[in-house]
Amino acid sequence: MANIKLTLVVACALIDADKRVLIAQRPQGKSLAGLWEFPGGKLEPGERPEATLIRELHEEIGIVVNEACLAPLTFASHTYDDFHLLMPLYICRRWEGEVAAREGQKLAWVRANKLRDYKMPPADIPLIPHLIDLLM
Ligand SMILES: Nc1nc2c([nH]c(=O)n2[C@@H]2O[C@H](COP(=O)(O)OP(=O)(O)OP(=O)(O)O)[C@@H](O)[C@H]2O)c(=O)[nH]1
Repeated sequence: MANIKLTLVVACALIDADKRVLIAQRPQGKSLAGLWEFPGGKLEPGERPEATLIRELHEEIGIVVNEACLAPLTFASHTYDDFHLLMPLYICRRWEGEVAAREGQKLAWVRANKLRDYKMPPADIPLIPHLIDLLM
């Protein structure tokens, strides 16, 4: 069997007081451009997943998250053409600062039962029912 590269990416569903979830649109020029995804990203060497998420949430949307406010919800496991993505999904309901697009991406606050109206990467589709169960 061919070797497949395993890529670990951490992602977070931020949830606001109205139980809406934050998604961000991948900018042009990146892989999967135009698709809506949960904020997050790849681990840097030696980095813990929670630290990655705290760093990415600050870089991408300018908020400060306390590690105690990150709770695991589920994970995605999906084979793309050139790698296999393993992506833990955390939820977070508390943060400091205002959510703002720091990298020119579009942001949307969406009810869980409307997430299917936004085109998401294939890895994300099985995550949606978990958010619906949690939030609807
Ligand atoms: N942050 C995030 N990444 C996701 C999601 N779903 C999903 O398939 N991914 C994939 O996980 C990887 C995340 O990488 P990244 O955001 O740190 O990296 P990047 O776009 O700079 O790198 P890339 O252009 O090489 O993919 C991408 O391949 C992205 O397509 C998601 O909901 N959130």
